[in-house]
Amino acid sequence: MSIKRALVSVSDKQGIVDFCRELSALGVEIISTGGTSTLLAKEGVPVIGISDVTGFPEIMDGRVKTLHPAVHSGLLAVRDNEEHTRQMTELGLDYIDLVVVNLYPFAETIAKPDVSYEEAIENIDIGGPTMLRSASKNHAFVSVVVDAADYATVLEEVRAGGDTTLATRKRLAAKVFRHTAAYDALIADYLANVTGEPLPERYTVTYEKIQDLRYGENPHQKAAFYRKPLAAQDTLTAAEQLHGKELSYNNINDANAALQIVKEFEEPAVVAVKHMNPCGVGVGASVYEAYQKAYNADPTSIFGGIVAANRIIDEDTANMLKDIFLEIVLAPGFTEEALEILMKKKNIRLLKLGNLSTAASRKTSFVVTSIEGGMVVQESDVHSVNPEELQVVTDRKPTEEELKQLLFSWKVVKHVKSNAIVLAADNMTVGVGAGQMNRVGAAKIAIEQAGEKSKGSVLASDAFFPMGDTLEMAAKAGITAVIQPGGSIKDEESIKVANEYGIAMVFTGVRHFKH
Ligand SMILES: NC(=O)c1ncn([C@@H]2O[C@H](COP(=O)(O)O)[C@@H](O)[C@H]2O)c1NC=O
Repeated sequence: MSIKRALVSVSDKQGIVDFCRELSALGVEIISTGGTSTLLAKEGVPVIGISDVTGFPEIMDGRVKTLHPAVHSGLLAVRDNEEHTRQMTELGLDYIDLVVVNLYPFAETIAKPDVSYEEAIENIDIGGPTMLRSASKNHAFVSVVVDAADYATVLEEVRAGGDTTLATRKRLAAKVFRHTAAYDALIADYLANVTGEPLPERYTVTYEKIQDLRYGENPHQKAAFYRKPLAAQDTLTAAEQLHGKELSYNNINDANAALQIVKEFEEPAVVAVKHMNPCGVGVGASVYEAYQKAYNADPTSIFGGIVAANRIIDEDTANMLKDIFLEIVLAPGFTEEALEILMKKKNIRLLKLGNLSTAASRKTSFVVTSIEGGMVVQESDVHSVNPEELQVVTDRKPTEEELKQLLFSWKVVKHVKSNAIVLAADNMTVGVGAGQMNRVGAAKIAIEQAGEKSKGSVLASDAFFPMGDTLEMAAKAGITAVIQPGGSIKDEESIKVANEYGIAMVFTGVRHFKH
């Protein structure tokens, strides 16, 4: 078999002229639709208009042009089926051996900030996917190209043997069904948002590959990094890598965790993360001061960590960063001097990530966690506490400074794995107890880590205290103020202990479990 006739109908016309010119030179007849055929004709590529094949005009602003039996019989006929062949001859129809189609740019259209509903709907391609499906189903005989990246392979094979190989046709057909499924998933998602059904009876999601990863969490696990088609520009998926080795699976998770925390802050902030938990968070008048605090929070754990900043990294900060081994520095940018300093370090990865939105401006999105055999979906935890809604439950109110530290520690504890306790003083974390099976255990770790610094610090707990023992321990460590959701049947027990020791305690009414 050889490719004799191709149907070409593309929205993205990049590379199409050269591809068709080559096909034509190889003796392939080209049929095409409106804009595509105008372009080909203008560039001197011999082309037959689709209307000449269908005997029907392109109508309704292009809504109906290739949706015709003359097209779909040519694509779907089983070449070695006598009955199909007889019907083709009887009806005077011709085979189409190659389909080159890419679709109306639905994703690009809905990404436009001022897009109207009508414009979005008009950009749902019907004729294109229909041809892609017909051709892909009949891949035993028909070649189908949906991605310009495959033009070269097709040309090479046609040049060599008059047709693509069956293996190539199968691969191209499979690619088409991924493409049309992703296209439909995006439409389904758009319409689910329009109709207010964010958690519909079928959850159809689509992701596109950013890169293969060397391995997953461990070297024996295969892995890759994917992004949502319209992911926000301040997510890790949009990060530009300026320097260093390729990101690893664990790097991506850790950098994402660091990014979520640093986005909590309006003021200059730096976050150091290890194994998806913050080991040091600092806020200061400058990125330099913030980094000093994040570093001093836990100079041991930061080694080999991931650092995220919400301000451009300057020379002074770079000079400090260079002194220890860090896997990643992630920031909205780096000064030239800072880059020069850090790029001397072979093993550090530098990631740049535009302007970061802050928690206050962040919208809810949905996050998926897979379980064996399924997944759970929930709204992202974008809740920020309003200081005016804090409920003071103790005899003593927090001082202004205590309140500042309480709000700081609350922003951090939200991102620490449960059970989580964070101790803070002077705009930095001094102790982090993460991922413990009981709350008092988490507090013990945080207090132990803080050592002397726990005296005069404040404590944040991601969920309520089931009894008074954690507060008892906090009081003995010299902690002066506590922030927690409240809501335990034994709240009174904790309040009593707090009052006994003169601790100021506030309730947020909201908890921040994180698993
Ligand atoms: N309606 C049809 O019969 C139809 N046939 C092909 N298309 C699409 O029209 C586009 C190309 O249009 P043109 O060649 O006019 O620039 C392609 O994205 C193709 O997928 C169609 N348009 C949408 O459904």
